[in-house]
Amino acid sequence: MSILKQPLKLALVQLATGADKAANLARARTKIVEAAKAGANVVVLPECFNSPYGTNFFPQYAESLTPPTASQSFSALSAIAKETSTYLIGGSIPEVDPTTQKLYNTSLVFSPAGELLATHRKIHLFDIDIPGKIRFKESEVLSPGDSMTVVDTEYGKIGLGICYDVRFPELAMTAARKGCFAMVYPGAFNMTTGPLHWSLLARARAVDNQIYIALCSPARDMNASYHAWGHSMVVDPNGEVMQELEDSEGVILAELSDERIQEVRKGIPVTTQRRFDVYKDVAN
Ligand SMILES: NC(=O)CC(=O)C(=O)O
Repeated sequence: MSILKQPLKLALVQLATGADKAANLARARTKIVEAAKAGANVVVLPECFNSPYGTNFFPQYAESLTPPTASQSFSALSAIAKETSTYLIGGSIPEVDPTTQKLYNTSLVFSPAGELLATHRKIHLFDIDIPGKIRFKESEVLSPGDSMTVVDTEYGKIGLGICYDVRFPELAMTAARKGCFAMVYPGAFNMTTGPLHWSLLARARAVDNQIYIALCSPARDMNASYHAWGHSMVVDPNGEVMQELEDSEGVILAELSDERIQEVRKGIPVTTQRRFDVYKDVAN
């Protein structure tokens, strides 16, 4: 059964980000225009693309997405999607709920007409402690989202997660079962977990579900407090890396097709060989 209605060009923007939000937004626009000129239909930005990544920065950079407060990033992303006629998966930004004052790590998705299609709040917060390497506790300041996000487009359905969400196979598995042809994760792994797990997780989620996987990171900045791994990549439904960047700023494009999904699913038909009679709890 076809799940990608027509071939599409997916672009990932591995953005060089800094402390100046307006400058980050302007730089994102330049790169999205570049991707659109190269034929991109769907463009993805990185996690926390318009602020430094760190718990101390989230409150300072957080924006309300609730009208009538006009969010600078919301308006900018909507305008860029419209200007470039692309689906824009706007990485993520720190969000504040003006009623509860709770903070979230939130991704906004816009249509080529500039309309908001989806809002995804990072579900699994990045709380890790690897002695001598890295301690990061998003939950010290952020609250988790509590719903999964599937975006309906003219091409088909795209599942959305943010960074640490990729470590939880249930999310991609559920999205694939809902008919998504791809999972897209704006993310910012680091110099400890990046080399270990970034590519492994992208390829695993692809092979598990026989769908496309895209991970989009900020460029690495060794002067920042958090050193992003970079290596934005698109992986095909067979787990093969189609495009990958190193650590510097750049844009990659990959052409996705339903033929490739069907070819992989026909060759190794795990999508029809599942034994839910044996693992009933997963089916539920
Ligand atoms: N930054 C994240 O949310 C996740 C990450 O860096 C990791 O899982 O490793």
